[in-house]
Amino acid sequence: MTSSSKIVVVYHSGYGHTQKVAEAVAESARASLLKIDAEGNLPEAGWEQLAAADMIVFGSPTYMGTVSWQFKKFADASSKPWFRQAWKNKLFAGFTNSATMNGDKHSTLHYFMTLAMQHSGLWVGTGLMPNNSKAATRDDINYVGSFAGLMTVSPSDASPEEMVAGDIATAKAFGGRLLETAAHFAG
Ligand SMILES: Cc1cc2nc3c(=O)[nH]c(=O)nc-3n(C[C@H](O)[C@H](O)[C@H](O)COP(=O)(O)O)c2cc1C
Repeated sequence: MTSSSKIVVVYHSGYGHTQKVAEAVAESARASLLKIDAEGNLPEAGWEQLAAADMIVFGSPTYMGTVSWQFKKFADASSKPWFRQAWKNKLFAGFTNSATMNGDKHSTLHYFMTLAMQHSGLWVGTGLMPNNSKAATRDDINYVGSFAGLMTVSPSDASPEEMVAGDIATAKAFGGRLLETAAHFAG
C-alpha cells in the first residue's frame, strides 16, 4: 500500500464480538477503526474520515438476519454523501459475526454490497479459498467459507475473548487482502 492509501473500518458491535473481528481486520489492513456507537452515531469527524478514505470496510453483527439497527442508522445517514455520490469509485468490503454457523450472515454481507453499489463503489471479496476438506478444522483459514466478505462465528455463550483462533486468523488474512487490493488500485 502506498503511504497515501487510507482504509477505514466502520463498524458496530453490540456485545464486543464484532469489535474483536474489526480490530483483527484493521491490524493487518493498517486501517483506522471507526466505531458506530450504541445510538447509531459516529464520533466527531467520522464523516470526514470516511470522505478521505480510499477504502471503506463495513462491519456489523448479524441480528435477525441482517445488520444491527445502529449500522442501518449509519447507512441511512450516508444518504448525505450518496446525494453527491461523494464515495463514488472508493473500494468497499465487509464482515459480519454471528452465533450460528450459517445464521443468515450472507444477508448482512448482501446488504453491505448493496450499500456499496448505491454509493457507486467497487466491492472487494475475501479472495480466500475455503478450507472444506474432511481434514479441515475450525482453526483453519476461512473454514466458514465465504467469498463475498468475511464471516466469523462466535457461539451464543462465548465471550468476545473466546473468539475462535481460526476466525481471528482469517480476519487478519482478510485484512491483508484489503491492504494488497488498496495498493493495487493506488499503484
Ligand atoms: C437481537 C439479536 C439478533 C440476533 N440474530 C442473529 C441471527 O439472525 N443469526 C445469528 O446467527 N445470530 C444472531 N444473533 C447472535 C449474534 O449475532 C451474536 O451474539 C454476535 O456475536 C453478536 O455480536 P456483537 O457482540 O458484536 O454484538 C443475534 C443476537 C441478537 C442480540
